[in-house]
Amino acid sequence: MLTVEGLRSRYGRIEVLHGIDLHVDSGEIVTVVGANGAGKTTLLKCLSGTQQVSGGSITFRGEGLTGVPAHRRPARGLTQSPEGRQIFTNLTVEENLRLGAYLFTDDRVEKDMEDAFAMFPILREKRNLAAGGLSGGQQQMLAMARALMGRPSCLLLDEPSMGLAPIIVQQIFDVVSGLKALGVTVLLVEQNAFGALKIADRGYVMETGRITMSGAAADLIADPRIREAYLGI
Ligand SMILES: Nc1ncnc2c1ncn2[C@@H]1O[C@H](COP(=O)(O)OP(=O)(O)OP(=O)(O)O)[C@@H](O)[C@H]1O
Repeated sequence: MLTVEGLRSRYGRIEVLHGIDLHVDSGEIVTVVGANGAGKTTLLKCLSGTQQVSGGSITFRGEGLTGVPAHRRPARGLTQSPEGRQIFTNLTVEENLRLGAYLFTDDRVEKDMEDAFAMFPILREKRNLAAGGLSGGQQQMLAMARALMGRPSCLLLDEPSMGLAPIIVQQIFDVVSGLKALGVTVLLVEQNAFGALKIADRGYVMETGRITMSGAAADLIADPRIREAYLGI
């Protein structure tokens, strides 16, 4: 579904992605794990089109994405739920969700909203409240639900567990895991390597702008190098 080959990106003269190769097949949950500053967010921004690519290629559902502006990528089925959530704090929960569905005017929008509320019941309770009043975990749920309102075939998730209490992190990862049953393919970047690998089919390890390891998530969790460097075991 998504193929990245030799991807390079830079900030000014400093290259931070040095030739990334990865792929995500339809129906998979794939995670890219790595320390703070490894380049995970930059990778996702290249995929969503908000960061310039300086080399290599991105192919999504058989079509090259280079040259497709960021605002046209969701209509192709590729949607990012950004790091730091970036919800509209002055709008209500429901208004945020409706913005996620800006591409659609059909009746399915109401059903999608019901699905979002079923996935995150707390959002139904707070639907008429300003999103800025939600807790961090609730805001993360809203960001994910809003992205899903765009009916992505592939969802790009940037650090959904960041800064959240363990019990909320578990809830978020459970929802991500459940997206598979809904037919949504997921590329999840995370510093929380253990949590991400536990729900992923495959994983990639990123270090200073390069992929240094990849494989089945279960194999990566069992690998002594990963256990020591990322899982603290
Ligand atoms: N806007 C920017 N201008 C210059 N350098 C940047 C910018 N954003 C990121 N960088 C640098 O690019 C490198 C990769 O950063 P990136 O945010 O992609 O890493 P990350 O793995 O997502 O880390 P984090 O977990 O903190 O989001 C880092 O060295 C970072 O300092």
